Parts: sequence; structure tokens; C-alpha cells
Amino acid sequence: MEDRVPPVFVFGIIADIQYADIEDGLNYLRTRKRFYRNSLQLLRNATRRWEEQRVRCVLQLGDIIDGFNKSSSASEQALHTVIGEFDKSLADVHHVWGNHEFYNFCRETLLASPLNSAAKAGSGSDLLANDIYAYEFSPAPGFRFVLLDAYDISMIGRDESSEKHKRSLKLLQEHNRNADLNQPPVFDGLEQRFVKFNGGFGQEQLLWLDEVLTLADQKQERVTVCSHLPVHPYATDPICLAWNYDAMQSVLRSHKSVVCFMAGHDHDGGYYMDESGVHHITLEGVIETRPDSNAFGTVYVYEDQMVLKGNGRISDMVLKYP
Ligand SMILES: Nc1ncnc2c1ncn2[C@@H]1O[C@H](COP(=O)(O)OP(=O)(O)O)[C@@H](O)[C@H]1O
Repeated sequence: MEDRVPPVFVFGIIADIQYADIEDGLNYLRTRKRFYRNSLQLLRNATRRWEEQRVRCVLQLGDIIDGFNKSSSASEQALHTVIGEFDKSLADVHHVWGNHEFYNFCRETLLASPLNSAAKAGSGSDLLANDIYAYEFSPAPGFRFVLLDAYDISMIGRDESSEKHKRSLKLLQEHNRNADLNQPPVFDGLEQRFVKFNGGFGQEQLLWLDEVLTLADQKQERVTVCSHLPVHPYATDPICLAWNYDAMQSVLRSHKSVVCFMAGHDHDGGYYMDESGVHHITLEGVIETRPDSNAFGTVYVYEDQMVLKGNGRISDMVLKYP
């Protein structure tokens, strides 16, 4: 990196911290260990490094605290603890919402909490709508970030009486015959994405994104889009894919400004460069990272490419623009 011109700006990325003040445990399938307390130490390692690297902002890709906090009435305390850790850094942190946000809090509470980071996006950047947590901003001239709400259409985080909840239940039941809708349909393939802990993007959000990207195309900007759920089947296990990933793909593919899509949710991580040259990065989750390792990244943004410097489980990557 030293032999290049200085980057235009630098930002940090991290996903699935899932902090809880509880003993280590296992994932649902009992195939991966989860280090609930140590995730805070790994976050601390990240914020310290980002301070040294003078990152301009951080994208926190969702599931900041674990759903287990809810059962022990520790949600507020856990959130206070992780936000306190982020606050030690001068960088603005932009928070994406994942399923665990909704296990702990309702939408109204989240909107009034430090996890609503839209105000940090600067003047003129508001939420797309009162009940859709999506916003966009320019971190530096020529560059744009878009944060999406992948639980806009979902059963979690939407009131049972709401149209979006009813539509989600109907959609899930059409694709998933299990009594427990968290259990994926038995046969293999992309149908496995139809589980209750996933969600999708409503029409209003897709139209809004299309408008944001049209403007970005005109201004010849480089856009990084992010959501908790991955939207490319080759960048994730299908059980973690957004329900209407295909509709999202159509929007992304029709805009030349899009250079990268970043997501969390699949703790094993993933990467795929699609046929348009857009980089789909699914970040390895902090919660399933051994205490002697790390799971955060620093992205150096240049005029012709981004360079991801990974730490621990996250690999270095050169992300050429399409
Ligand atoms: N394969 C599965 N079959 C049935 N339920 C599952 C399965 N995987 C996860 N779940 C359940 O779905 C919910 C979400 O899973 P969770 O482990 O919280 O996901 P995350 O990876 O986001 O932490 C939990 O209630 C969990 O018990």
C-alpha cells in the first residue's frame, strides 16, 4: 500500500458481534462455537486498530448484540456496553440492522436508539421512510454508501397486525411447510432461504434504491451497498440469503455506479464477483471467531479500486472497480 498514492479515505467493516455477557455456546446445528463474551474483546481489537489507521467511518453490518440478551433482560445493558466500545473511536459508526436487533428490540425502540445512525450521514440524509431503516450518504466526493433494511419484509420486527407481517407469513408458508418456520425447507437449494430469521426488501425500498443509484450513475460515483443479508447465492450459504435477492440483483445490475455489496449474517463469510464485476462480500462473523483470532477489516478506497486489509479470519482483497 505504501507505494501507492494515499487513499481517498479509509473505512472499517465488522459483522455479527452478537455480544452477550454469557458463557460460550454453540450455533443451532452445534457445528460452530460462539464466544459471546469475547466478542467484546474482538470489537476492542478492531476499534483500537481503526483508531491507528484513522478510519473515517465504520460499517457495522448487523447483529451487534445476541438475542440471548432478551431472555435475561440484558438487552439495554449489552447495547450500552458495545456502543461504549464503539464510542472510544472518533469514527462515525453506521449500523445496519439484523435479525438479532429485532430479537432484542422493536422497530420503534431501535429507531430511537444509538443503532439508528442516519443522523451521522450528514445534513439532508434521512431515512427512506419512517418505518424503513435505509439511508444513503457520501463519505467522500465521488463515493456513496447505501445502508439497506433487509427486514423490511419479514415476520420479525413487524407487528403481527401489519400488512408486511401478513405478507411475510404467506410467502414463508408457500415455500416452507415446517411448523417451525425457522427450520428450512428439507430439500437442498435456494429455497432454504425461506426461513423466519431472514427477510427481504419491499417495493418502496427497491424503487428508492433505483433512484439513489440513478443519481449516482449520473454523478459517476462509486457506490458500496450493504445490508445484513447477502443478496448473491454464490456469496453465502442459501440459508442466509435474502428472500427476494433476485429483485435486489436486478436493481444492482442496472446501475454502473455499484462496485460492492457488503453483508453479514453467514458467519462463515463468502465472496463472489458477479458477471458485472460487482464484488459481493459476506463478512465472517465476530461471534464465531476464536479469541486468539480476529474478524474485522479496513478498506482503503482509491480512485481505481478498494483494498480490503483483513484481520484474523478475514482475507486481504483487491476490489477493482467494474
Ligand atoms: N437449521 C435450523 N433449524 C431450525 N431452527 C433453526 C435452524 N437454524 C437456526 N434456527 C433457529 O432460528 C433462530 C435464528 O437462529 P440464530 O442462531 O439466532 O441465527 P444467527 O446465525 O443469526 O445467530 C434461532 O431461534 C435458532 O434456534
